[in-house]
Amino acid sequence: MKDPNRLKALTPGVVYLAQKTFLFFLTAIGVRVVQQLVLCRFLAFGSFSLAQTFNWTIIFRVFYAIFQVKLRESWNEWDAASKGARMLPVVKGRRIGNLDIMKKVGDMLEKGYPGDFLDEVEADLGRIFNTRGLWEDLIFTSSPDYIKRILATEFDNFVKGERFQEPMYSVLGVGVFNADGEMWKFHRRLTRPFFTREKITHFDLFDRHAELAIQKLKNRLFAGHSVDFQDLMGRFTFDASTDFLFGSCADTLQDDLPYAYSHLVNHSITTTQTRSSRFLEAFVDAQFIVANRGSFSSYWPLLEIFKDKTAKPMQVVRDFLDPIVAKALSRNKEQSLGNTVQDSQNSEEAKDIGDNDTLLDYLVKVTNDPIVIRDEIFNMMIAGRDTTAGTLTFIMHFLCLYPDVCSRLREEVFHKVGTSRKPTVEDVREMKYLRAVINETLRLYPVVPYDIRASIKATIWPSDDPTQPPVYIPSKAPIIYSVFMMHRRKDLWGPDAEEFDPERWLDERVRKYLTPNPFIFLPFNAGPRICLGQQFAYNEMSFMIIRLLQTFNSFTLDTDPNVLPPDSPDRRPKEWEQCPGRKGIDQFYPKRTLTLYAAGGLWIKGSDSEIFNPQDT
Ligand code: HEM
Repeated sequence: MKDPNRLKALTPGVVYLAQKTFLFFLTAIGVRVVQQLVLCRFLAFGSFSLAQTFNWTIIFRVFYAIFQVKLRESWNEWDAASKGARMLPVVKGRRIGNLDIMKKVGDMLEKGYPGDFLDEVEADLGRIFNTRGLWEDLIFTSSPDYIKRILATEFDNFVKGERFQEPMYSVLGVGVFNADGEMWKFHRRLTRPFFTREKITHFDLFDRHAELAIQKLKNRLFAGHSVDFQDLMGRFTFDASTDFLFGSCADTLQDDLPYAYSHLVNHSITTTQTRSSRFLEAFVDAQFIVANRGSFSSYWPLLEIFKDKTAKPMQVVRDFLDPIVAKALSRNKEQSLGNTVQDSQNSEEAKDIGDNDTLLDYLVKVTNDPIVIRDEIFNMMIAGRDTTAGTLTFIMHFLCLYPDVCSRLREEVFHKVGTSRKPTVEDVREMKYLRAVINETLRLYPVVPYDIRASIKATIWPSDDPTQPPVYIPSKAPIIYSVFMMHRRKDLWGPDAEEFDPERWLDERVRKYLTPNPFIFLPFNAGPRICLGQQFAYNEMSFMIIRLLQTFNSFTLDTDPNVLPPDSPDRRPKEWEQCPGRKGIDQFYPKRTLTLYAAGGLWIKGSDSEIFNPQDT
């Protein structure tokens, strides 16, 4: 097992440069041998200086790189032609190596609205194209037919691949999100039993944390302050998922909630950091750093020559998680009374899962490798927190923007559950409008807006345009697929695709668009790697929304830009107000780390009239 700490002293940039220097050195030896033995001795050239060897090595490496690119291109063209397929259209940039295209995509990912620029390319080149930044393949698609192939019908030919795994390694390690092949199967087998119906319907667990979250929200709003709803939901989902997965809650809801910037300035308030809030900050920072690395193709290590940017936040993460793992391991050791704990990836089938076992209890029975355990639980924390907190935030945004939807949803809550009773799994199952609101939010703002896979072998796919020959997908080619863009396509969802309309999940549009082509809606992915926490997430989000609507009449966004500092990069660009579609309508700034979130938070304000009093009905 590889230990992420193994090269702790070396930064990614130093490792990268060392590898390149080694290759250069090997080439230089080859060049010198040719110069001295072949050219000097047998062909009677004069002797060569070391400077000449150096220069010829550079020339050789440049030509070798060009040769490799050209050879691969020619091979792919020949292979495509022999299969009756055509090469994918390539985006034509203005700079060498499509550097301008790389920059545009990087800018969009960093500060643009999701899909900006790519939708222009799509209009020009079709639903699948190659961006070929720095002569490397990078394919892009928003077509449900191709996404279905990647995730389901040709699953065995697509892996996460190096382009995803390398930049992610220092954070995700060997956990489920970053694993392929046998290691992925190992994680999946291990985790799946914790998402059975019995395990995910423990609504008491949601209740404990939801009650505290709503109490905090009420107190702040009553005191006349705005609340960052995204931050609150991040704490709720974090505490609930750590409780569910490890049996011990991170207690982030116990800490003080943040205040809006304007309030902090006017009242000179400083907030103190607790251990859990430090952990949460590091947890978010680490994800932000690795997501950024992805924008620089395979050259990202060059930006981290002097330091591994993830080292500091990951140290905080380790300091937090290692004692939890160590405690669980020693508890298991005591319980097994001297029985040797097997350290085999295949032994988990043999271990029984106790009724009250958490994932952590089970993991320590199966392996005593603290790194595998830490990676697994950290991956599950990422999976369990930001996805659900982000979606709850976007739902709240829509409830504020569309009071009619909010009232109708509240009617359903009162009708099915009542004004104060705790909801049950059966209630949630019967609440069709609630499910429609959640799905409509996941359609417009899927929290994993882009995802990536890489082909193993070359393959050919039918063309989107039936008059054209099939398209050729080269081997080892990374493919980004965007469900965000697919979910908004008018040809797939109808002319009103950009509108927020939960009714579309209940009227004839379901039969018209979704039933014949279920792959047009993929917020949780599909195929063997489909999200394991899907039902858990629906239950958790439904529980929270019901409890909120039992407590509040309605919700109001605080759109005052001064909730954030004037120079904050998280302020939503003012010029977006003039843009067509959702970009102009919506009131938050969608950005993404590993998942989509509202940059700067989603601030809501309240008044006494918004707090619901059951006697009113
Ligand atoms: C609204 C909530 C959620 C959404 C939209 C969502 C979406 C997704 C997506 C798109 C993937 C595929 C990622 C990939 O393969 O690249 C995924 C994977 C996964 N999700 Fe979720 N997720 C949500 C909540 C959760 C929760 C609450 C948990 C667990 C507590 C969870 C556990 C997982 C796991 C373990 C995987 C990895 C599956 C694998 O690679 O085999 N998810 N999720």
